Amino acid sequence: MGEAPAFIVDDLQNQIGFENGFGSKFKGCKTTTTIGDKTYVIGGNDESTLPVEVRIFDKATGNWVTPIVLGSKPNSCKGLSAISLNDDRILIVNKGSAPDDCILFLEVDTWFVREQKKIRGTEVVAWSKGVWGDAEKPVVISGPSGVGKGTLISMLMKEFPSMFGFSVSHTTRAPRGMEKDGVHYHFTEQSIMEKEIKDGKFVEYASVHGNLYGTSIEAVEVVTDAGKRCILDIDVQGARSVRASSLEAILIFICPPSMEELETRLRSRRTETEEQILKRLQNAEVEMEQGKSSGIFDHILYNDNLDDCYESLKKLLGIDGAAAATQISAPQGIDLPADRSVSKMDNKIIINYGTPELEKASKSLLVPLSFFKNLIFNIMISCKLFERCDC
Ligand SMILES: Nc1nc2c(ncn2[C@@H]2O[C@H](COP(=O)(O)OP(=O)(O)O)[C@@H](O)[C@H]2O)c(=O)[nH]1
Ligand SMILES: Nc1ncnc2c1ncn2[C@@H]1O[C@H](COP(=O)(O)OP(=O)(O)O)[C@@H](O)[C@H]1O
Repeated sequence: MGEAPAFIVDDLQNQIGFENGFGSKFKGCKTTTTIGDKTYVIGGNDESTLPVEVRIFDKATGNWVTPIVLGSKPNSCKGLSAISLNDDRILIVNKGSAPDDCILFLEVDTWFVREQKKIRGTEVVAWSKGVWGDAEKPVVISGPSGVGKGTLISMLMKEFPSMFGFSVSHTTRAPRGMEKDGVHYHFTEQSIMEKEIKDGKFVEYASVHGNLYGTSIEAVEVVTDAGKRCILDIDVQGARSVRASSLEAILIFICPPSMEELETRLRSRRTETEEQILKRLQNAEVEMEQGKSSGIFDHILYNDNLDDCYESLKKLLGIDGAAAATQISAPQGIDLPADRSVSKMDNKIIINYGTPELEKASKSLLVPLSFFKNLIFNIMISCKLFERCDC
């Protein structure tokens, strides 16, 4: 697996140009990566503001497919270099872009993408940025019903689909209209869940608003096995259990601007009966008190304006632009030069780059492949992890 030979690239590019009319869009930069029967053609236009596009050639059917593309698409590029990692995602180096924008991932067959393919019934791929810095700790989001936890988590998952994985809890409450079993929750029955709690299947569990909720060991493992950072949407009791556990999590409590606004949001969601709304509002008072004063939480965020709150959340997690830039310029960091490409040799990922001083001579950063396996989407540019070599 890896980059397709040059003649296949040319052939595919000709086909794209002639058969699909994408040729002009792919003028600036293009790269192909073959995984199994599928060849992923990724390309863009250098000076334009058009986003980088993805097309898939399926050898099994002989057809071109235009996938649904999730995540933030990178904009124009001066050149792309790509390599398959673990056969489920493609590591892409975007030449000429800023250091905090140059390392990208295109998920093609990860758990998240496979789920999305099932839900949407079509080919799906997902973009995600490589993160510079220490971003491994699981994230616990708590707060009263209707405050916007789910909304904020969805935004995070949409912008960084490959970086975060949602811990799908078990619950005995009935599914809401749009909720899917196995995606939003594992919907189960009281007797079954009680037995599974006894069997030690859960990391934590609690009775909330009259139903049982719990995080299974498996739910967390699915996320960490995929090399992602786990997000848990759990109540204050669950947060307390996590705080007491060995799980080194960041715990964030989300507050509404007022109880009136909380009620408005809860009602406008139209997912609960009047009785359930009243119970949730009553419980919200207690949750707010515990959330603000218990010392369980590392951070409290006010969700007044949604975009502002989301930006604050990203800042806390070290994934806003400013925080990423700060980490890149940290003393131990290595600045990736502008002209770079990526290739794979044995168990190393090689990021090649030209240096102005040596004109055409190139240098490389050698990155152990295991580094990407263990820390996918959490690229720590650190002298300890990178060997420099003159090749
Ligand atoms: N302790 C614990 N709480 C959970 C879990 N999953 C969800 N919850 C919490 O249960 C509460 C009710 O969740 P839900 O029924 O989805 O309603 P919502 O809060 O209105 O979105 C929320 O406070 C969730 O954070 C879990 O696995 N463990
Ligand atoms: N900052 C905000 N301003 C206005 N409405 C919001 C805001 N955040 C979320 N909402 C809305 O409030 C409702 C409840 O949000 P939701 O994410 O379901 O809450 P939770 O998961 O905490 O129960 C949803 O209809 C959502 O669109």
